[in-house]
Amino acid sequence: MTNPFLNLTYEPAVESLGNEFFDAVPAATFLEHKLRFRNDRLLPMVGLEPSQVRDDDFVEAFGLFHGVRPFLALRYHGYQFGEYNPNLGDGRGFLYGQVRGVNGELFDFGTKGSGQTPYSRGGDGRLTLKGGVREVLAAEALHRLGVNTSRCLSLVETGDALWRGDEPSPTRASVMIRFSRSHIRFGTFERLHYHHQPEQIRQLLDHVIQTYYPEISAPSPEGSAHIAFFQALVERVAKLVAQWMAAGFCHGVLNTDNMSITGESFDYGPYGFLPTYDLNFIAAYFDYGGRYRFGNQPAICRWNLERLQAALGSVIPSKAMTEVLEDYERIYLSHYITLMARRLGISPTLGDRLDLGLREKLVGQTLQCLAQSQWSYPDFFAQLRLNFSPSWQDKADLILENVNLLGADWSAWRSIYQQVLQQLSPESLATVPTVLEQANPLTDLLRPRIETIWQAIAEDDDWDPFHQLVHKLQTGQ
Ligand SMILES: Nc1ncnc2c1ncn2[C@@H]1O[C@H](COP(=O)(O)OP(=O)(O)OP(=O)(O)O)[C@@H](O)[C@H]1O
Ligand SMILES: [Mg+2]
Repeated sequence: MTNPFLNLTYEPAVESLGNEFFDAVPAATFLEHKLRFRNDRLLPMVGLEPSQVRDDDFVEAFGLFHGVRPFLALRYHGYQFGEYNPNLGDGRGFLYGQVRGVNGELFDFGTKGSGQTPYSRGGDGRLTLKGGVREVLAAEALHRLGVNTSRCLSLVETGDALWRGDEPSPTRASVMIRFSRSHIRFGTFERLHYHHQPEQIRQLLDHVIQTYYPEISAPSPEGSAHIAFFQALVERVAKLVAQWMAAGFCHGVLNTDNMSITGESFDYGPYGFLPTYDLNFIAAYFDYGGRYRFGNQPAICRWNLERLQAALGSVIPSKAMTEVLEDYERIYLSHYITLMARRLGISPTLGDRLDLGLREKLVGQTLQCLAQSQWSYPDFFAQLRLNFSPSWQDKADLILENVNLLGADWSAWRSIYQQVLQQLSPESLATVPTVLEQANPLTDLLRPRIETIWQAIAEDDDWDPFHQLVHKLQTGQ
């Protein structure tokens, strides 16, 4: 039997850009290859039927790395915690291959933990098993929460022992395959700018527009396509940040090398979901100044876009980009309000029809109550989903009456929520439970939950809780 992964048609999209953009690298050889996770939900996206793909096919392709060549360690730089770092690049991963999805979009298979490259800087090129498990979980949870995110296709435990300062060591190792729109980062452009290579910037930009912004590339003359691209990216990034903020997600390491040129979220290292609504929540233990704290994400992503603006300045008129950036906050805020209203059961189309300002008022009062009371952020929305009743339209006191909400002016919140519900027609009111179900998963991904499933793996090599959690996250149960 042939391996379906090795029979996919891989398109040399990045490879055809030329050697300036990558280094061909070998994959590491591992002691063991135990498939710990396979994401069957992704297979149909590249035309594969899960039942036709054996575990051994995953191991052969994504653990033993048979078949597809060459593997490309991509070159990039980036601003890390505000400082420019020209010593980056894929130091523990490579672009395995690029595949056209059944929807016509191009997808990357990228590795993490596949060995050293010219960019490893003394690092071991490896990924801890816990790091791999955490990235699988984050991506599935975020996807279900409606965040535009990369996902993990597979996780193979490799049998090596790793030493890390932030995990009890020796610790177990893994290699992950990330399924994403692109591994081209803001930092990919920053590197070309740093080396004064405007021709390559233009070349990469045209590639990005053609591949990931096809709606722009077709009719527009070159100059207008370039600024239209920046405008579309600003919009995608603003919307992505709104998605994180509504999901209660703190990425943790928003360096420009962790910003995708497609506006997709990826690289889930020290992330954290909010236990309670707190703008000062910090996810990464090494983020001493709180640069990447939860509430700073909108501003930091704008700062990152400004760094990209600087890198693109030789190709796109800077003034035009400044004008585009002026719209960032407005796009962010309006999308954030829409998504928060959705978490409260008001679909985007309904939201547009409410009295001006009422939706904003509801979202504002919700956040104020959540902040003051420090009620669980994920549980609050889960309770709304579990308890919603059309009778809330008639009597504010009934709203979450069985939930012991304390510590804030919840009666003001109930009254505004009732006012919103009163503006809905019977048909619109009937849509609320479905919207709540789609927007509010019942299982959180707070740290204690991750630690519990990791404990089962670390102490008993018991993977059942992990797989059960993945299933719950994927289905929103
Ligand atoms: N164990 C390691 N060995 C070698 N290089 C590493 C290691 N860990 C991180 N790096 C490198 O350090 C830089 C920053 O790492 P960061 O954690 O943001 O990226 P990453 O998680 O390795 O990869 P990705 O951004 O694709 O998720 C990158 O250049 C990365 O390749
Ligand atoms: Mg990274």
